[in-house]
Amino acid sequence: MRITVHRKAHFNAAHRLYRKDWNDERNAEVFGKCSNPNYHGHNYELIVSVTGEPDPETGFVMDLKILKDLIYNEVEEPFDHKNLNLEVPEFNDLNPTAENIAVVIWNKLRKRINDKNDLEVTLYETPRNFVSYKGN
Ligand SMILES: Nc1nc2c(c(=O)[nH]1)N=C([C@H](O)[C@H](O)COP(=O)(O)OP(=O)(O)OP(=O)(O)O)CN2
Ligand SMILES: [Zn+2]
Repeated sequence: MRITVHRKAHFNAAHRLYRKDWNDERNAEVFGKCSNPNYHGHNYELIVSVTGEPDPETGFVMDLKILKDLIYNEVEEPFDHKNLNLEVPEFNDLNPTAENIAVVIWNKLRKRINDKNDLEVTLYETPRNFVSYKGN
């Protein structure tokens, strides 16, 4: 029997959607107001979902306290109240779209979660815009 545990988290971050190899006009045409050269912020809501067989002794797929600490260390601490473009190295040369942020988070967490468990990340950039990623 496989079952999924979920943990919600939150971070607030600034970003600008743009390509360094395009001028401001082209960036504004493609990315609209999210290409504001002075940046803008979002209240990101994250859901991390881990699927696996519950351990017969503990009944846990994964201890949610461990998942909480992992999300804090890998996502909240490095991303919260940061400018993603300027302060988070993963986005030095990567456009911080919701898709790319979700993939970066998934890659960071995947390394720290037991291989026998599946991992899915759902990221809300706004209350109505959200993406999900579960690997290839
Ligand atoms: N595929 C993607 N499209 C867009 C992304 C993205 O990350 N991936 N990002 C943006 C903007 O950063 C942002 O999400 C849009 O903000 P906003 O228009 O304020 O958000 P809403 O559409 O939810 O606001 P409404 O109130 O519903 O207009 C754009 N596209
Ligand atoms: Zn934005």
